Amino acid sequence: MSDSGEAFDAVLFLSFGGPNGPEDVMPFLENVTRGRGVPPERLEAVAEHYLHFGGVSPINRLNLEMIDALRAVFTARGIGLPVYFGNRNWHPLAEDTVEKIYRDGHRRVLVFPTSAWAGYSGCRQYHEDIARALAALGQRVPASIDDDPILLRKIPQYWDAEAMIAAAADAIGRARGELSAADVAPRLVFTAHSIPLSADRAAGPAADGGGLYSRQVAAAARAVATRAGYRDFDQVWQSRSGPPQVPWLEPDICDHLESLRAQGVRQVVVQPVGFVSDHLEVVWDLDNEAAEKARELGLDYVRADTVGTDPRFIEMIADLVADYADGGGDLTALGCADNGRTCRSECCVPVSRPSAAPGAVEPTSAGDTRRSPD
Ligand SMILES: CC1=C(CCC(=O)O)c2cc3nc(cc4[nH]c(cc5[nH]c(cc1n2)c(C)c5CCC(=O)O)c(CCC(=O)O)c4C)C(CCC(=O)O)=C3C
Ligand SMILES: [Fe+2]
Repeated sequence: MSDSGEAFDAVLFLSFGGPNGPEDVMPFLENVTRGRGVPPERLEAVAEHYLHFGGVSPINRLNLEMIDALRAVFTARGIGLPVYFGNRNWHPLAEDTVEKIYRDGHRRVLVFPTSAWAGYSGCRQYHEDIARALAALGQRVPASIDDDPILLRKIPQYWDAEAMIAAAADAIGRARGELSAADVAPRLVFTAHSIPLSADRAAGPAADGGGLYSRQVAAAARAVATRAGYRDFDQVWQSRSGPPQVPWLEPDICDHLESLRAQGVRQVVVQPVGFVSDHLEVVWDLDNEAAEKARELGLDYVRADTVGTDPRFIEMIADLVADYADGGGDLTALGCADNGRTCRSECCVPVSRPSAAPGAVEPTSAGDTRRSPD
């Protein structure tokens, strides 16, 4: 690619965002689900989950902690790049952060996404966030952006990074020690965010047959289990939403706990391999719902830590940044193009919206009418 080879001068830590108080909950959920066919009952239920925690998602605090830790690692390693924080769905919004980055004079920005995975939600939508932020920038600083352009390059999917596998495996070891009778072999169960089957079929390059999200999750679970010394394990799904008639990846963790109990299993260790930190899905869907289900069933249940609590995860982010910071690397190998353009028009397409016809101009979210929260 022609503009490879020039060093980057800033890092954008790009995440999902979450509410910081009860009054943020509904506008946040509207931002998340605009145009995505999530039924109002589901939204109300999810709002209740947030309100259970005072309307505050753990995600922002966790991201800020990770950013602090990352800055410390940069300092220790002599990496001089400033780290900025932006989100898809809540403040600080990516649009505002990219404007700040631009006004601060940075023109080559490496983007670290907090999702490790392929698929629309985990990969392509982050490209859309970048494209939307750039479109906003064009409106906000119209005089200069064409003459003095900015480049944002997303770091590719990192689900198979050695440090993530090792951190998740160690978390399983710690969790096992918390079981009430640690001498019995517990059942090891991995979870990741369910997505509609149609979205999974569209995940990854169409030429590779799709299914890349579920294949990555399965491979990550296998690698972690092997590393933790388990030959037998299950990998299931959690946090499905959408209308009931739409099929999503299954089984769900709660249904799975029932079948395990029916098989005579007494002890379960659940590791949320699909989540980099203790998002609301982890602290609600696993620590509340699944834990309660396990109690009802009389299962001894422990949820293992997410990798975000392990310092090796921060080192891994720094390693990724170091790998790409000099501007080297083939963009095709990265699987993505710059500035929010995706590598191929048929990669990880959003299935709940009409997909682009072959050869059509890439859709971006520039015309997206998300409510900008006040
Ligand atoms: C694959 C995947 C990841 C992992 C990749 C990544 O990390 O990006 C992820 C992460 C997250 N999802 C999150 C929150 C929500 N996801 C929702 C809805 C949905 N997620 C989906 C998929 C994923 N989601 C899908 C297919 C939907 C249906 C609607 C749609 O097609 O868009 C809804 C709407 C209500 C509901 O339907 O549950 C909410 C509130 C939060 C923040 C949590 C916090 O506050 O701590 C995080 C990190
Ligand atoms: Fe989600």
